[in-house]
Amino acid sequence: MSGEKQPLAGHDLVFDKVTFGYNEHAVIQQASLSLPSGSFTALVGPSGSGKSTVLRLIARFYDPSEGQVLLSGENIREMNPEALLRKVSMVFQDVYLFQDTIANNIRVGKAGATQREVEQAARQACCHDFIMRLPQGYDTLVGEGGSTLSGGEKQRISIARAILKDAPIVLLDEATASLDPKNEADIQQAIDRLIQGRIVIAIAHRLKTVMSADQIIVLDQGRIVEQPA
Ligand SMILES: Nc1ncnc2c1ncn2[C@@H]1O[C@H](COP(=O)(O)OP(=O)(O)OP(=O)(O)O)[C@@H](O)[C@H]1O
Repeated sequence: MSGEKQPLAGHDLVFDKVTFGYNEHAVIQQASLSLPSGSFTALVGPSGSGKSTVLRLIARFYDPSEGQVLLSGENIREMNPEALLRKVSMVFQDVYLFQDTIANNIRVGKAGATQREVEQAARQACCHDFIMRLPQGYDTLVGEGGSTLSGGEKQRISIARAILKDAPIVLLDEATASLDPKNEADIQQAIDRLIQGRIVIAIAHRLKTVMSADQIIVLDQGRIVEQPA
């Protein structure tokens, strides 16, 4: 596998009767799902139903005890772990910012990205305007001891990283924090741009996100209880 950009079309992600537990208790039970290329799937269900675990299985933080996760027909267990990670972007709630400039924090998505590429990703993720208001713009230090960013701004930085990475699969854990309407609209726009042409699976906390999904998967105690067509 090369590190070159993979064509976005042609990937699909399948859970084939996946069972998994962190211990003897099964957290995901016989789950089968199909996420076609270019589709946006919202994952909903009560707390503890296994939503985060589904995302962790896709990123191979863990492997199923039964069944398999297939990417374009290949069991992800058989794939080179680095090749898999290159294909997956994670946009999580608790974004970690390094003690570095904001530009380098976005560059995490693609090592060696030019300033122009960083700025382009930042614009698409609705970050550019707030970055330009920081004391030293893209050179402002963030993270511990640096400028502090709001939860919504941090999540947009995470989206900018993912846009720069340009991976075909996006795992999204939407922020639960209540955001002001401007922040919320900006995040929505950033997500809309990120998801185009990719396989996106989102733990959706906002009704708007659920409504805009191509499919909604309802989990309850590790079982898929509803998967409308
Ligand atoms: N690292 C872990 N070790 C042991 N058990 C875990 C671990 N992570 C999660 N669990 C358990 O697995 C179950 C599913 O957890 P998971 O985080 O996937 O649910 P969730 O639907 O994402 O929940 P929430 O909406 O609260 O984030 C829960 O019972 C949880 O306690």
